[in-house]
Amino acid sequence: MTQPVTQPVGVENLPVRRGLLRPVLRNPLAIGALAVLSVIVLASLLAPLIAPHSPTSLRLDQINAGPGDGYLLGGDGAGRDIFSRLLYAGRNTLLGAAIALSVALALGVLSGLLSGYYGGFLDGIFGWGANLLMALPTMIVLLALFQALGSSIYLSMVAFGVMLSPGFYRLVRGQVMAVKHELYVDAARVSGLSDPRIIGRHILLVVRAPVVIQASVVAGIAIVVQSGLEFLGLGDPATPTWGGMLQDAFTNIYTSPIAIWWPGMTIALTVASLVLLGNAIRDVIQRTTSSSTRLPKPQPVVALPPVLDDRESALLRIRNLSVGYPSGAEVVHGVDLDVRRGEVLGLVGESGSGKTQTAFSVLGLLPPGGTLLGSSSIQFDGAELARLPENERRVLRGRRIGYIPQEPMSNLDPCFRVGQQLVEPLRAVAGLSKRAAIAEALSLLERVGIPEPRRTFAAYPHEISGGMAQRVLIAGAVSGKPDLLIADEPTTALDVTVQADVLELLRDLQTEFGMAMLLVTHNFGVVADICDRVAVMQDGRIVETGDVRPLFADPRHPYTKSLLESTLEDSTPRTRLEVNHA
Ligand SMILES: Nc1ncnc2c1ncn2[C@@H]1O[C@H](COP(=O)(O)OP(=O)(O)OP(=O)(O)O)[C@@H](O)[C@H]1O
Repeated sequence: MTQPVTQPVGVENLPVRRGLLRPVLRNPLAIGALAVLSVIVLASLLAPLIAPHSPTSLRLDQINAGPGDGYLLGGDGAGRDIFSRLLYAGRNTLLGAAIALSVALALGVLSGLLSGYYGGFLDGIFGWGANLLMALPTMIVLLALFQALGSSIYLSMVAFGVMLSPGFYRLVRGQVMAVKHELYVDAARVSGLSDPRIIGRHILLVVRAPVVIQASVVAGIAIVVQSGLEFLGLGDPATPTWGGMLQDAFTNIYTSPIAIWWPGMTIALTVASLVLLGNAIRDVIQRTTSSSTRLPKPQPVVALPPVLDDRESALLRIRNLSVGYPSGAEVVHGVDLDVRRGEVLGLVGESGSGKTQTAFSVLGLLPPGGTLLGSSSIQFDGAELARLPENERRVLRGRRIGYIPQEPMSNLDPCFRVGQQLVEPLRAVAGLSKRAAIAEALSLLERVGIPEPRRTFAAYPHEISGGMAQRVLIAGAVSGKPDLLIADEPTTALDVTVQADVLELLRDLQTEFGMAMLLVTHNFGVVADICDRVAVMQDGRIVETGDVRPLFADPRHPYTKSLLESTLEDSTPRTRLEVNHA
């Protein structure tokens, strides 16, 4: 039963976003790595201020001199101050690594996102490019490019970044493929979010942990490869770099063995710190959540074409709906269905009879390959949905058509707090301010019977029960005050003890908001509970339609009779009937 709300709901101090810095700074390994990296980066950036000597000034008495004898860390083979050169070299080496990393990230992550999310032609092109780059021997290509492009190590680092990008591409593409069919991504689509927003919000969040860890490793590799090239003598001899210093020290290793330690240790420390920091950040972001809460532009209300004659009676008018797949399978055959304003229509039938395919056709969310065949027509408030451009259809979803899925847990993104998942569509679709959206989300949670809205708002999906999760999704579905609510087996995944409560809530909301509802179910008990009319579906066809009471009292079609009997007898197993489209 719904528990009364005992305290007023406020919007203050709700953790809509949580920073990463604080948790990272609690990790001792991260603190150590960050400290070392900060010292190296800062010292390199401030080289002109803190270096005691010019990196190019020579002193003959300091050639291969030991530490402390004039120069802090000694002199190199040309009599230059090793300490000052280390500082100046850091700027050049770190810049080279940053260039390679930025190029690899920009190319790899972007192409991986597009390829994984959209698939098809884009996937083919990007996949081909990645395979080609990976087939090339990196060092040989870099050496050849060095010859062609001249002595600028930065140009080589741009090329190295391109060569590294397939690593990010494959990583990101794989992650996107794994999550793009998650129900919470479908739920985000249904709530009216655009593709860029879904990618930026739900998909990017999933890929960022592996990208961060890979980025730290790649930055280390870039430093090592760059230093290796310079150690081989490639690079501008006039520009101090850690690799160039390594080469100079190696040449004089028998005269001044200690000189090789300074650039060697600096490179090793930098690379190790990068990798350790990446690991620590990855651990933290897997446990935390943060969000970009840039205020989206309110989307325009869809201007629907003139209404039809029967507008008063039918809000949703499906005619001759057929759904097919590339394999040749036709899973829905010529369905006709009307959902009138303010009524609850139950779409009932056995598993596999085509109920979900019908509902998803209305939502425009058929699985990949699913298409409407022939003269299929779906009119919503007079507008032909099948011909509506995707952007207009997206606005329609979430605003005028709400959707409640079957499995509440899978439809909530595990990375985000419950409140954020309600606030986001309210801001994106309804254009509310952050504060107004939070207040509205809390009031919705209260309305759907969540006992402690503020606590649930701040909870992650795994911290709430299935029944609560379904209430949260119901709150999200009605947040746009839709004209039509499509509920696909909304109680199937729930404990029997909460099923009745959820049905009661749906009926209450439906009456309160005056919504029409298309309720997909295989259970005549649910139909009896809250539906006004019912359409019975078998093997992709509607075999019988009517008002609930007369149809229950006098079912005409043998399939309807069988379904009813099995519901009433409950324990008697159903025998599958031959299709009879009478
Ligand atoms: N992606 C797909 N490709 C090909 N056929 C599919 C696809 N998705 C569903 N189908 C087929 O469409 C038919 C109808 O499926 P649908 O999910 O609409 O049934 P349903 O009545 O909603 O059943 P359930 O209650 O089990 O969800 C089934 O035979 C199913 O195998």
